[in-house]
Amino acid sequence: MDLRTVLVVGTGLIGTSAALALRKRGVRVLLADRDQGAVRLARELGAGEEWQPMKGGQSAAQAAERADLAIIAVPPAYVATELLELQRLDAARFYTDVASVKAEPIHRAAQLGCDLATYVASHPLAGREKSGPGAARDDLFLGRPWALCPTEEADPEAKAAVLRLIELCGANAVEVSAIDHDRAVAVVSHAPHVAASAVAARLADATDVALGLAGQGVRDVTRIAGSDPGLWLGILSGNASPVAEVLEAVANDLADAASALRALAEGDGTATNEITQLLKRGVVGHDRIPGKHGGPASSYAAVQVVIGDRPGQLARLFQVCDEVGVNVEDVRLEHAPGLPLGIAELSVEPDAAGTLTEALRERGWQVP
Ligand SMILES: NC(=O)c1ccc[n+]([C@@H]2O[C@H](COP(=O)([O-])OP(=O)(O)OC[C@H]3O[C@@H](n4cnc5c(N)ncnc54)[C@H](O)[C@@H]3O)[C@@H](O)[C@H]2O)c1
Ligand SMILES: O=C(O)C(=O)C[C@]1(C(=O)O)C=C[C@@H](O)C=C1
Repeated sequence: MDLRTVLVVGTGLIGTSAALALRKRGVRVLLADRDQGAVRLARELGAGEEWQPMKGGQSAAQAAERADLAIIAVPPAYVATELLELQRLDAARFYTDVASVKAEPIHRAAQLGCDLATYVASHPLAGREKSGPGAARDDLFLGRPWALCPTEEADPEAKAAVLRLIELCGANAVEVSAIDHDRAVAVVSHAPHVAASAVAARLADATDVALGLAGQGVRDVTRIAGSDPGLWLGILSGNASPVAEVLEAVANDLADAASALRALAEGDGTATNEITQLLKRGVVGHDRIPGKHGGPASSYAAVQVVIGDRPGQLARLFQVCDEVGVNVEDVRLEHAPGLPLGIAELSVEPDAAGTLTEALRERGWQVP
């Protein structure tokens, strides 16, 4: 199915990222948001042109403006009302949304009397802790899972349109029922988010000494806690029971770990067993997370390089990787507080780590 024109309603992080990805593939993109500033910024970023809703008595040429697909990229609670309004305007042939919860918006759409034949709900499992068009990236969805949840009423052509959208954004389609989707994301996204917030909340009144000692561990565990609380309240409320169930299990594990540590502090050496078991279960769970492109979990080797805190250092580092033909799978930076240097950690295939380390040392880089 060909997508020539796509309408994006909600030009925030996800809507604008999808729009940028589609523009890159030559698709015409129309942009709408209740916040005109968000539309303007998305347009200036090259995400498309402003949508002019059709009025009654339109000409044939204007009717041709009807988009092939509309992507509703607004907070979950507004998806169904937006769908109803867009369908009333006959704004597109087919519709999807990208909300992080699926059962409730679909249920609400049915209640409101939306046409479920032209609507296939979806959800890209990619995002950031920042909101708004300014945080958008055209490569946000590359290699990421993108769930689609067609109902029984859905027209196969509507599903084909959403599959094409997912393909154009470089993501991997995963078809799943809305109920299964919501249970799954409670485990892999929503409960982890609350857990990250709980850990980050401990830092609110941590001492300056503690914060000065913050390393990469706490940054990794709390990154998503920086997200918009309003958006996340909507996501969690839309998937409340499945998330509560996972959180209760996490809370039990945490309570058991705390009791075991209390017992250990009081001299009960056997308590180490309980802690070891939890840590080992954690390793098993972590190892089950699939790799970058949805394939089996893979562990990369980490090459750490000392870099000066000045412009152009990373570019020079990547140039060496390029020269020796080593693909960098991931990169993360750690700044040493108060020092004019930091550590860049490059994740590479294990058999490339030696080559890269040698090449870097030969060129004068400090590889500890
Ligand atoms: N943030 C993530 O990591 C992420 C990832 C995947 C999916 N999602 C889902 O994508 C959707 C958008 O999230 P986001 O992160 O892009 O948020 P965002 O805050 O960056 O953007 C949301 C945009 O929707 C607009 N909006 C709100 N109500 C509207 C309405 N009724 N009509 C038109 N525009 C409206 C806002 O003005 C804003 O520009 C949400 O449903 C969210 O659950 C988010
Ligand atoms: O990586 C992030 O910052 C995210 O918030 C992404 C994330 C996730 O949990 O993986 C968060 C919510 C979305 O619905 C989809 C993706």
